[in-house]
Formats: sequence, structure tokens, C-alpha cells
Amino acid sequence: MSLKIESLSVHFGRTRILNDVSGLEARPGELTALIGPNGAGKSTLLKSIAGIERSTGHISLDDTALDTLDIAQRAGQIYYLPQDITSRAALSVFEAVLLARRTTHKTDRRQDLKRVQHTLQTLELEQYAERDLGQLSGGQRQRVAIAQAVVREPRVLMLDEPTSALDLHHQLQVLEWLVALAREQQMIIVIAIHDLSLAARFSRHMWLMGAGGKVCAVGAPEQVLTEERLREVYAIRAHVEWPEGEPPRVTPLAATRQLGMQGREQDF
Ligand SMILES: Nc1ncnc2c1ncn2[C@@H]1O[C@H](COP(=O)(O)OP(=O)(O)OP(=O)(O)O)[C@@H](O)[C@H]1O
Repeated sequence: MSLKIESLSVHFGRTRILNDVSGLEARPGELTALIGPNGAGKSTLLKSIAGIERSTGHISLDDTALDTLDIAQRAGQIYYLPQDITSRAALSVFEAVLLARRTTHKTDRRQDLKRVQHTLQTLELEQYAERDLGQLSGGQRQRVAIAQAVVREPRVLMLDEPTSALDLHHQLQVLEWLVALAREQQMIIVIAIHDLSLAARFSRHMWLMGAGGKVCAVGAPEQVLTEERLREVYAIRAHVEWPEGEPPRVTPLAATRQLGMQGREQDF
């Protein structure tokens, strides 16, 4: 019972963006962190899994190949929250989250209202429930987008840099909540994230992507995040510490050379 990816490739024109990505697995009940430098292909990978980017290869969920599902079935199981949240719809926060809920749940309306209310409370958004989306700060809007994604209750939830606009309090609060949500609802949650200390602290499993649209490492954070690998993939010197009884710490010390994507290939 998991999401599995084998031999996945994506081309934009003549350029290969994802290059035979294999051996990725994300399990229900835990948070998987997708990490890697700018341009490595993290968003492209998540979009391919969601079926909104054309790809070749094999993606399966519980041993069902996703390309055998029609668009509606796939969208019902998998939700991708993009990095750029552009919605300025003339809706209140409550309406926007309720609308998201109703797109996947045609059940008891009272239950849906309660669910939306609970989600807004959890994300500390209750006080903005009646406010229009266009009148929110960047971080508030990002939390509303997370609420909209979560109330759909997909089997697989993929969030692209969901904490990028959040203050430190809300970064911790959202990540703690996602960990609990994955566990309680046996959801598969994958987040793309740049903060390696947070990734190490909250994820149980990591996918590290590097130059050339390739996967450089997968496994538990302790296995993936080594100082040597950070030097290779991110071109940085860093201290990686796993102190007993404290959160892990990845401290970047210096950039060692130019970080290029020279590994990207042209196929034709
Ligand atoms: N529509 C497109 N057409 C051509 N190239 C694209 C397109 N979208 C993305 N790319 C390229 O594909 C590569 C991977 O982009 P992607 O957005 O997946 O990277 P990322 O790892 O998510 O980066 P970041 O950390 O900066 O968000 C980049 O080199 C980008 O320039």
C-alpha cells in the first residue's frame, strides 16, 4: 500500500527534465520530504505524479498504475498544491475552503461545515473566516491554500513548499499537523521543502534530487543528509547534527562553488 515511481522521465521540448527517476516510494501514515536545489525537478516530479505534467514511466498507487485511471479518478485520489498560489477569487476564506471540500465530498453538508470549521481552527484561521481571499497576507493565503488541499482528504497529498511564506510559529504548527494528519488518516503526504533542518525533523523518509533531473538518494533523513552529500548536491559546506533529545540541525556554512544544472541533457 504505497505510492511508487519507476523509470519516470519528463521532457520539455528537447530538454530532459526528469531522467529515469526510479526507486521512489512514499508510504501511508508518514511524511515524505522531497528536497534538492532550485531547478532539480521537484515541482515537475510532483506534477507528473498528479498527472498534470506529461511523463513516461510507471507511477502506481496500491499497485494500480495511475495511467489506467481517468482524470477524475486520479484527481479524486491525488491532490497537488502548487508553489504559487494565485487565487484571488471573490470568496471569503470560509467559502473557499468549503468549495474545495465540496469538490471531492458530496456528502452531508453539516458534516462538511464542521470539517471546514475545524480545519480553519487548526490552522489558526478562524478569525479570517469571513474575510475575502484578496484581503489576506501572503502567509495567511498560504495557510488557506493548505486548508483547501487538506479538506479534500485525498489519499495522496503533495504540497510544493507549503511553508515558504510562513513565520516560524506557523511553519512548526503546519508541519506538526501534517505529520499527525498523515498518521491519523493514513494519508500519503509528500512535501517539497528547502529547509533541511525542518525536513529532517518532520519527515520519516526523504527523496533527494540533484542535477540532471536525477534522484541522488532516498531513505531515512539520517541516511540521506550527510555532509558529503550536501557538498556534492547543494555545493555547500554544512554541519549536520543529530543531537540526542533535540531536533536535528543542518547548518549551512559556506557555498563551495557555483551550483549549476549542467547535468541536464538534450536528447535529440
Ligand atoms: N514549462 C517549462 N518549460 C521548460 N522548462 C521548464 C518548464 N517548467 C520548468 N522547467 C525547467 O525544468 C527544471 C525543473 O523545474 P522545477 O520547477 O521542477 O524545479 P524545482 O526543483 O521545483 O525548483 P525550485 O526549487 O526552484 O522550485 C528547471 O530547469 C526549469 O527551468
